Amino acid sequence: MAGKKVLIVYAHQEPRSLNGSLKDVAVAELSQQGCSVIVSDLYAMNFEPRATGKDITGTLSNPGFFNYGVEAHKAYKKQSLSSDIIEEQKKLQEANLVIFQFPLYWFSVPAVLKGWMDRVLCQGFAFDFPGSYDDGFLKGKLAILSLTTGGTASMFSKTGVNGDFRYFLWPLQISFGPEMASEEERKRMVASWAQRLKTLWEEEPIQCSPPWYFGQ
Ligand SMILES: Cc1cc2nc3c(=O)[nH]c(=O)nc-3n(C[C@H](O)[C@H](O)[C@H](O)COP(=O)(O)OP(=O)(O)OC[C@H]3O[C@@H](n4cnc5c(N)ncnc54)[C@H](O)[C@@H]3O)c2cc1C
Repeated sequence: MAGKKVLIVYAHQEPRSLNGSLKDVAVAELSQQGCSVIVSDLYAMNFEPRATGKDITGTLSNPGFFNYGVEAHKAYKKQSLSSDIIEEQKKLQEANLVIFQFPLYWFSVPAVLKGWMDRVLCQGFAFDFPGSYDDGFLKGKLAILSLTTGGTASMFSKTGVNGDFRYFLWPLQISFGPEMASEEERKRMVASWAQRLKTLWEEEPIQCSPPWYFGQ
C-alpha cells in the first residue's frame, strides 16, 4: 500500500537462492505498490549475532557480574547501545510491516537472525514490564515470516515426521523443500509469494492466542 514502510530482515548467504528470489520479489512487488522498502541483508552486513558486552558502549552498571539483559536495558535508556543495534532499531521503529525471510535451520531461524532478535529487540525498546505481549512497544506493526524448509509440506503435517508447523511457527508463508521441488514448483513458490504480497495489506493479522494456536 502506497506510503507504507517495509523492513525485510533477510538471512541467506546466496543472492541466487530461493530465499534471495523471495526477497527480490517482495522488494519489487512492494516497491511497485508505492511502499518504501528497506532490506537488512544480515550476512552481507556481517551482522554480529552474539549478545556481548561490546553492545554496551558506556560504562557497565555492574562490571563485577555481567548480565546482558540488564545492561542492554540500561544502555538503551542511556542511548549507549552499539551503533549497529541502534541502526536496526531505527529501521524497525519506522516500519509498518516487517518481513523475516530465511531458511529453516534446526526448526528455528538461522543464528544470524536469532542474534538480530536477541540484540535488537531489547528491553525498553521492544518491551518492558509492564509493556509486553499485547502491550508490547511494537504493537500495531505487522510482521510476517516467509521461510523455506528442507522438508516437504507432508513432513510438516500433523502426521508427518516433523509434526504440524503450527506448533513451532505462527504468522508465516512457507516455501516447502525448494531443493527437492522441480523448477516449475519453485517458480510457483515465488509466484505464490508475489501474489500474496499483492493483497497482504488486506489480510487479518493472526490472533496469536492459545485458541488460535491449539484450537485448529
Ligand atoms: C544448518 C541447517 C539447518 C537446517 N535445518 C533444517 C530443519 O530443521 N528443517 C528443515 O526442513 N530443513 C532444514 N535445513 C534445510 C534448509 O531449510 C533448506 O536447505 C533451505 O530452506 C532451502 O532454501 P534455500 O533458499 O537455501 O534453497 P536453494 O538451495 O538456494 O534454492 C533451491 C533451488 O531454487 C533455485 N531457485 C532460486 N530462485 C528461483 C526462482 N526464482 N525460481 C525457481 N528456482 C529458483 C536455486 O537455484 C536452487 O537450485 C537446514 C539447513 C541447514 C544448512
